Amino acid sequence: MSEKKSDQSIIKPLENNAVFLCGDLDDLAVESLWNEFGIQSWLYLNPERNEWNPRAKVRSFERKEEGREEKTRFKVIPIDGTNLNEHLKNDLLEYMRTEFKTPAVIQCSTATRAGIPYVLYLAEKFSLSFETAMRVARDMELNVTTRENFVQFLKRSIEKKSLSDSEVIFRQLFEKESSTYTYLLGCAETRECLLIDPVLETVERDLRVVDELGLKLKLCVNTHCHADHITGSGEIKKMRKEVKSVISKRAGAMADVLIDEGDVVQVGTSVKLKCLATPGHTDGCVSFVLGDNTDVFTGDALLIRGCGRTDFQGGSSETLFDGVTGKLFGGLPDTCKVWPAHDYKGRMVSTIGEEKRLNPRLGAGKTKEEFVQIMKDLNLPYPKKIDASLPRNLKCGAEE
Ligand SMILES: N[C@@H](CCC(=O)N[C@@H](CSS)C(=O)NCC(=O)O)C(=O)O
Repeated sequence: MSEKKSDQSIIKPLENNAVFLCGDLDDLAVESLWNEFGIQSWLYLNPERNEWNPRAKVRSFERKEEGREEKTRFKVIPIDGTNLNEHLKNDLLEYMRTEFKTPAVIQCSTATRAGIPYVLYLAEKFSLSFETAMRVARDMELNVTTRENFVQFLKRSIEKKSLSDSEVIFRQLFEKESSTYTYLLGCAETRECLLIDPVLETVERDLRVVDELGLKLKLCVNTHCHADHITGSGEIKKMRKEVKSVISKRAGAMADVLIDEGDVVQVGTSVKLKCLATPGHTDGCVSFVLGDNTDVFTGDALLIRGCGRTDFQGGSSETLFDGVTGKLFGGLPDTCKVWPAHDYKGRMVSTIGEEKRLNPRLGAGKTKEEFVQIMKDLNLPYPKKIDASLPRNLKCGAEE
């Protein structure tokens, strides 16, 4: 292989030599990066056949150094001014999520385009808004911040899709006797949809909304085995044979699909709900996180300025505290919208940040001990329909 020499190799070390944004590198520079820093992944942003592509050079070093256990993972994702689109965004994000391991090199011709995957990576890793990501990139003096078309691409890519965006069709529906929210989530592309926590009394209304929006109902998902109302799942399954019911396997209830922590409930291409076990109101309570952590459906675990009671159905205040503060407050961004299963005061939606700050039971730095005492002192009357609801809900709403 002939030697490559550039007038000047641009190498911008970041994060204490964990990431290097590079331009064309002469052979010496490739060798010294590879040797000195043990590069694990190397992302190249010019076409594979570009004369400066260092893949062959790196492989030749690897052949010489037999003791080295892992090969450098090499990936080519060409970026040029003409392919700044959704495809590219998905390819880059997929790569940064699954293959990008530091120490890493991101290389183009002048270390300018190399800033694109790096800023995407930072934004995702630290849940940065576009504005914050750009401020960080400017502080790091990344060349990418000076190119308007690249900045606009980053803006489009980093701004999170939420339920108000068009990929996911979303309706919040209300049942007034039990003050229950049912959520309709549909995929705009395939028209498939699901219902979260449908209520028996409002089945016909909900199915009418599904039909009016030209959607096809696939799943009825329950966040837990409810004690205050009968789920609509059984009735809907009678009326729409293709519908399947879903509940946590820890709920001890019947359903077509039993799920657990980490499972993803999906309809169509855009509705993907990740299951987080948030027990404490009941053993089998789960929350569902939509796609990119923009929205969470918390069932009775976290309510707006409140939470589910813990005084029956295997409830535990300690467990509820751990799940909500750990997984929801601790694991989701402040901007994540909170959609509860009930509200008794006419409120419809909150955010993780709001609840962390303002929830009088679990937020504002309340300790577990304080929370346990608050829950002990609630003295709520049992739900009026508990005797009728529990046995039916254990059978997914089916009649005796
Ligand atoms: N009055 C209602 C029941 C109200 C109630 O107990 N709600 C539950 C969720 S449904 S089991 C709850 O956890 N409430 C917490 C709270 O702080 O209110 C009825 O009779 O149905």
